[in-house]
Amino acid sequence: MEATSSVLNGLNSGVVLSLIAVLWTVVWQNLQRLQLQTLVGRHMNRHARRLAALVDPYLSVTIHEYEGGRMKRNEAFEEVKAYLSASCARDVRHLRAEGAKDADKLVLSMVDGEEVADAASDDGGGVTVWWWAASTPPPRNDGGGYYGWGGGREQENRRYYRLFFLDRHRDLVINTYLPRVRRQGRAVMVQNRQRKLFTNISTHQWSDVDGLVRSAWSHVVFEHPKTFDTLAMDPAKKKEIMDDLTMFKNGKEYYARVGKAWKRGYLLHGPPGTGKSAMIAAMANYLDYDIYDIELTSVHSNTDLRKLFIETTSKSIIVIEDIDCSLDLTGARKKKKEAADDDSNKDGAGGPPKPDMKKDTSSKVTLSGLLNFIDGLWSACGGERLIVFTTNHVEKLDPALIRRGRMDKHIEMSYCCFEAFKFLAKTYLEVDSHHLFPAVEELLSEVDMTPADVAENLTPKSLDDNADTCLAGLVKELEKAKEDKANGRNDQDEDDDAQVAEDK
Ligand SMILES: Nc1ncnc2c1ncn2[C@@H]1O[C@H](COP(=O)(O)OP(=O)(O)OP(=O)(O)O)[C@@H](O)[C@H]1O
Ligand SMILES: [Mg+2]
Repeated sequence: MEATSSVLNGLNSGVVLSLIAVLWTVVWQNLQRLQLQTLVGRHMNRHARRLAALVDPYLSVTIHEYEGGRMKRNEAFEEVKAYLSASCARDVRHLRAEGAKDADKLVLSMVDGEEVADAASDDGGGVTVWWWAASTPPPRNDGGGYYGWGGGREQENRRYYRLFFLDRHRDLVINTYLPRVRRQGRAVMVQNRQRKLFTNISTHQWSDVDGLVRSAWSHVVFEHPKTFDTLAMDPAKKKEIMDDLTMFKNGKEYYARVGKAWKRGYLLHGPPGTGKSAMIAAMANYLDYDIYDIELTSVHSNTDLRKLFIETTSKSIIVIEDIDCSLDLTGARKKKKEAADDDSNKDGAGGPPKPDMKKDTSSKVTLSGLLNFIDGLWSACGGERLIVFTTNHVEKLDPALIRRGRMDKHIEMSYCCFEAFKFLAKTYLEVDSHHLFPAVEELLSEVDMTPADVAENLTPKSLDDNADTCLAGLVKELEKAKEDKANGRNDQDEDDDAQVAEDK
């Protein structure tokens, strides 16, 4: 008898608790719908949730801004931030703002301590979840290892979002809601995305591991107007490059299938002013990628270089301009073997720093460090990256650096041909034909002039300038170059004759 009554009592208390839970959830969700966003309202929300958790426990998912310590930005964090921007603008009282693609707009997110509710089910009703923004202070001893890699950000708090939901909505939240948040967040990011041009700067800060100086990325909004439509070059070559880029951009499955990291190397070589930098800008605009422009002489070690690489995001072009001037990479491998006994390379990643490095002798990046950067194990992190080197002297580079697989596509940017001239005339002067064209064609076949020089001659300098004056100016300039070339050859011949006479 006693046993029966205690079972009944147990049942009763179970029913009562369930009733309280249901009632509480209904009240709580209605409070949310009313969006009591006053201070009192928000405190009440928190207490109410704590009470409700007694009978129907809340679960949480935390999404940190960085994963792997400070090494890599967590894309999920950015996606959540983007996804929540609309609800934040509507419901949150204290916001942070960042610039957006549209110059008049701002992307809004919550400051720490703010909270926003969201409907987890597709139909918008029934299931509510709550996002809370917070951050933790950095660990006190944060000098070494990967944590030391943040370029000043070590001192900043580490941000995270925490999602709260009821235990019984676990499946819905984890399998349906969170994937939807990421998907929609990515779509918002594409809309708001401002393309960026990054460069590495040296930061001075204490690290108990290896000294004071480190490299970090710093960026501006990338707004270069150059596109393939305004880049003068052989049309067939241009199409080939554009097709190659399209294949790369859409090649995720292909690269996975053949087991290659999703990256591609381009080597742009040619004399100054032939459009190598312009080509990089056109590539970035065509692919809608960010640019990371690495100044190698400001990178202090191979480890630093690897760190910079890891901090790049996917959908980006990593550029090293004038690679032959950045470091002495000419035949460094050969010399490295000769200097194998030299224990000065503490980095352990390859050859010794070259004594004749230009610009900044504090850089300890070696050829082997650079080779690892391009196709070592770390280079596969993240995927969808183009690596572009430019040089005026391709013959000076170590063959290992530019072999296929590292620099997959070699593009020679050459002096202006007649086709390129016609393209520039159309772009700059809006003319398809002119009686001076044949003269220009003949002269261009005799003398070398860069597209940069041709473009400069075709640029009107005053209101009186027009196609006639600009083209006449170009012809004059080409004739002068032809004359100089002839004089130069004569001078050279005279020098040679003098040398021969001297030798005798
Ligand atoms: N093929 C081209 N089509 C259109 N404009 C060009 C072309 N080549 C050069 N220019 C123009 O000439 C200027 C210089 O070009 P750019 O800086 O790209 O040359 P570069 O090859 O990078 O030279 P360097 O080797 O000195 O870095 C730019 O303003 C660019 O727009
Ligand atoms: Mg350049």
